[in-house]
Amino acid sequence: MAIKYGRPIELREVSRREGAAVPHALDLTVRPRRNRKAEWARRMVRENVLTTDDLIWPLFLIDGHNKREQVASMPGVERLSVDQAVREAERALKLTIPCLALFPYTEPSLRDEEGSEATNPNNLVCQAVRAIKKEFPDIGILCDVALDPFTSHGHDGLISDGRILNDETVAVLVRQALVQAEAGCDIIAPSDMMDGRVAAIREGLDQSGLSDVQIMAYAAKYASAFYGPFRDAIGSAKTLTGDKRTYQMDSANTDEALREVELDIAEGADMVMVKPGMPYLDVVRRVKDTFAMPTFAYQVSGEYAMIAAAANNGWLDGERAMMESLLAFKRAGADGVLSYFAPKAAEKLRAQG
Ligand SMILES: NCc1[nH]cc(CCC(=O)O)c1CC(=O)O
Ligand SMILES: [Mg+2]
Repeated sequence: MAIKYGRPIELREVSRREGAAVPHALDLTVRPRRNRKAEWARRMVRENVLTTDDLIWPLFLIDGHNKREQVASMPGVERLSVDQAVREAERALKLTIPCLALFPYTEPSLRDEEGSEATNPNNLVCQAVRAIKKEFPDIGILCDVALDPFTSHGHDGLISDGRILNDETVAVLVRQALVQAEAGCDIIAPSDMMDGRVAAIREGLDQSGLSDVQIMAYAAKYASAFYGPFRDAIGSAKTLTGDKRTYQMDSANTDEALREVELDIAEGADMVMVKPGMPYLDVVRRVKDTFAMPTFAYQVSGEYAMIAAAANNGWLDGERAMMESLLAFKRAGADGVLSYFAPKAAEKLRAQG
């Protein structure tokens, strides 16, 4: 018997009632709205859920003490001095957010052509990792690996004659990863899109006795306009010369994303990421279906700014848009999301019980 919409097709005709009770009633066997008739019924058939376990909270760091600075293009997001970042780590623990991601605003005087501050074992990121881990060893810490917060030109790698050098950059990234891991960072997240960096970092970590440190590769990272507010936050917006299209991916491509992800997995990535998030949910789905790896998405600064700005203008319900946007990542197959909404979303989830 052919089954369609949960009822044998042969029986659908038979079941029609004579003289419907309601005038103009449609003779429908299947009414999808029945499963939506009440909140308890909707809860029963709900396919995806967002929990606080799905959230990674990115924090911006700034030098100083007891300092919090609003990021102009990201309403509600601040740059934090290390002591304040420690306070936020405590908040994250209470909200059962499993992991923080750290990004430094580097003083312009510390930026140079080579991004040397990246490999300073006492740079702002390393200070913050040590301070947070000392007080709250049970929260996960992810550190970005790329040179852009530290270079005077704002690029993720070393430059020669206007070209971003791949292999030379990878050597520096390994040293950057090592100072972060030695400071106590749990997850190294290379965001630079140089070829071969995952393998090099894995080897560097293993040779230094840091084989427990995980790698979350920004595997499919696109050259995107949605990073604008982030570059404002870390202070590279004004200095960035040109664009990042010779290393970050072309937004027209998805097969290429699969090849990038496959390489990073082969090179030793424990987890992979797609970035940006909402405009690339198709990529998240393909990556998850193809590789069945822990797959993360980054709801980037521009995505956050759009929702926050519209909400501040009263153009949409900010809380609902936030929750809906985060759930979209779960629906697309992501295991978690890096989001500036993390603390707000976690507060809301916990209030719901
Ligand atoms: N390589 C650094 C890096 N790591 C995360 C982001 C963007 C995150 C965001 O926009 O929220 C960027 C910016 C860039 O590649 O230019
Ligand atoms: Mg790659």
